[in-house]
Amino acid sequence: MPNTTNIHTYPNSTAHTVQQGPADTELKQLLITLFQQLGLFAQATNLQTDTNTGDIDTCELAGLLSKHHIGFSVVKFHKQVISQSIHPFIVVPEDAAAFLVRRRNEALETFDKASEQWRAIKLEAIPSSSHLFVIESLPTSKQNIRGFSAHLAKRTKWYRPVFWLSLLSSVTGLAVPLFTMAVYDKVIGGQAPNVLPSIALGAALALAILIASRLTRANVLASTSNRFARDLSNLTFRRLLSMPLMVLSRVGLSNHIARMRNAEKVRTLVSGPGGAGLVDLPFTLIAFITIALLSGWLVIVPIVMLMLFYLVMKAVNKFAQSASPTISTDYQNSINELAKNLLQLKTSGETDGWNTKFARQCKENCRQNFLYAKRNGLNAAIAHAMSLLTALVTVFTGIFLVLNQSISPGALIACVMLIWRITGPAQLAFSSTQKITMMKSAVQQFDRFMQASTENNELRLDTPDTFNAPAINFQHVTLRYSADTEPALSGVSATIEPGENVAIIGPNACGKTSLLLAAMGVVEAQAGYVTVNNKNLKQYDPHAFRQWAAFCPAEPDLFPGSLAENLRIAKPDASDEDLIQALHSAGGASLFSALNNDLNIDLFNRGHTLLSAVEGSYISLARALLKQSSLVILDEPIANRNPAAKAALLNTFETLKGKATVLFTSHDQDLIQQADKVIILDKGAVVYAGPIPDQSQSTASIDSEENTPHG
Ligand SMILES: Nc1ncnc2c1ncn2[C@@H]1O[C@H](COP(=O)(O)OP(=O)(O)OP(=O)(O)O)[C@@H](O)[C@H]1O
Repeated sequence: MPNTTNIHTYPNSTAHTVQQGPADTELKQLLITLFQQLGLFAQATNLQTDTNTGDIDTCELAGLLSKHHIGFSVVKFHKQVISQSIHPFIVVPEDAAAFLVRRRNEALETFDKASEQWRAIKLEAIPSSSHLFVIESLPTSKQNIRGFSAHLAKRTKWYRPVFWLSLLSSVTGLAVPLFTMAVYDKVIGGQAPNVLPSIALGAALALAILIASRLTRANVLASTSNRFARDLSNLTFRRLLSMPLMVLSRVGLSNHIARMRNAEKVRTLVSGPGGAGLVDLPFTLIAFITIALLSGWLVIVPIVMLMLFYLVMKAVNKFAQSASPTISTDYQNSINELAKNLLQLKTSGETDGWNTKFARQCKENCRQNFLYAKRNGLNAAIAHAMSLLTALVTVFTGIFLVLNQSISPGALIACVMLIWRITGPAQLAFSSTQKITMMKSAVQQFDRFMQASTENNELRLDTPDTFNAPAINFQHVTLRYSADTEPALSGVSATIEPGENVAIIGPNACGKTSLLLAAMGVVEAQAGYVTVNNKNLKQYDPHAFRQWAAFCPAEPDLFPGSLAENLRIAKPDASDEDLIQALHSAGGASLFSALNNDLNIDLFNRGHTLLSAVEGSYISLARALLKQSSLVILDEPIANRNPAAKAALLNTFETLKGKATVLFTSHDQDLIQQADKVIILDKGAVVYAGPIPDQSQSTASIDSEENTPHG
């Protein structure tokens, strides 16, 4: 039974639910053919030679298209979609193998695998229950600078029902005014009470339709805005993950969270009363036409009043917006700091400063919010007053027409009631101007963000040889985290042979971690380069490279979830035995027994990890070792270990000798001594690279590390 999986497509593509069929080799071959047909020969060869990508299913197909920066949509079979397709597309039937189709003017062709030729196919041969992977843009296509609107355009299929439902509710909304007019003019004025039941029945029917159409429209709007917001969040999240680490850390986490929230703000605009008001605004034309039909030139009064309404509200909105709260980012940062530095705060005993700072921000936050709410209240009051004024002016003008017998009293009453159908949406729409302004800036931010460079590009497609231990070469690597700081690495050159075990040592802040990060390709050198197996690191597909290389950071990084889930991040298909073995290899045997030998134990309670930093580091290291990679990069793997754990780790290092290229930083003499080679750094430069000189020299370097102040 195939399971149903949500595919979130990227870039510039819609999310759709598609049956996730079993993985198959044919789908991979189909994708290779598609790449060839699209002229993406490098991508096709890359996929063909990529031994990491075996059989793929439809979800992985979507992932691979995204990875290669191919814009696409997954849609249900639709004749119009097929007739408009520019590029070949993949058809995924519910219960048959997928196939490739292309359009040649009015005719369709499918790619025959046996003859490797295109042959004609009828539209009817494509099962109507199929899903289509429609290619929308190629990686070399000009970057879309209006990503937001392009994405919104994909939701057009929802506009039609919203239009018809709004039209229906606007037309049926005329029922009550017209009913009142009929009662006045026909029943009271015409002395014909017998028509009352049929008028009432008609009005009741119209009201029922009005309510049903409004409810349905609210659901459609809420669902569309939710889907749209979800797509934008997914796009933002993927984009964030594909951005270079240095850009990410420079911008700061709270900014990224704000960005994600921003992208989701679209939901608030479309759904809710403000959104409904905006949608209803064009349909007020129906009310205007009805007023014109009932009362002739009286319609000019609401038109003029509405223009006045607009001008007044514009001025009032400007006044209200000038009080928009701005402190919230600082306030949010304070809360983040509280979460991050809780222990420091508790133990310092000096909480007064923090209390004062937080109280000040809180007060300022409240003041700004009060001012904002006050001005918003003024905004609402004036909008209400303008609505009343419009109705009053219409009544007074209409009275003259009634006295002149130009219109009936019933018609005047109906016109006044219709005025509310105009001023209501206008009031809602005007009060949404703040949201519209907020949205405008969210759209601009989103578009700018989607243009920011990522680590992926069509030149980074090579996959590493994962079976053999690699050679690594640092060529004059210079790395600066920001323009106004000293370089963390300056002109570092070093060669590491395949299978070598290399210790990187030196005083604090001399650049050891930076060198490891450069070898992982997560920080990019401003000058010089790193090669792995004589190939520039920048040529490798970053995702494939990091999937292969095993990295363990100095600070443990645990994620909410069980022990097994934390370990399987590195290798999702690892068996329980593999996990236990990795824990033992990392020296975490005693930790595992302290956790009742239970892989499913939850490491977090109410959002806080239950483990100490050292315990966490066993798990981090086990995660890296679980990969059984031929490239192992470890940042201080042995810090603060107990003797048994240290012995286990030393043993693991011994077993890796020759099988994997190992790069590690350490302060531990025993670990350094077992290395084949050391690289000694000082102030970001290599002072020695070669076999371990002698005991006294390496001890001296570690001593100097202890004596050097950090930073
Ligand atoms: N993300 C960053 N942003 C800015 N500067 C950084 C960043 N990471 C490191 N640095 C700076 O780069 C220099 C080298 O740091 P690095 O962490 O590579 O040294 P290290 O030898 O590993 O230090 P330690 O032994 O303390 O772990 C330091 O001056 C440090 O302050």
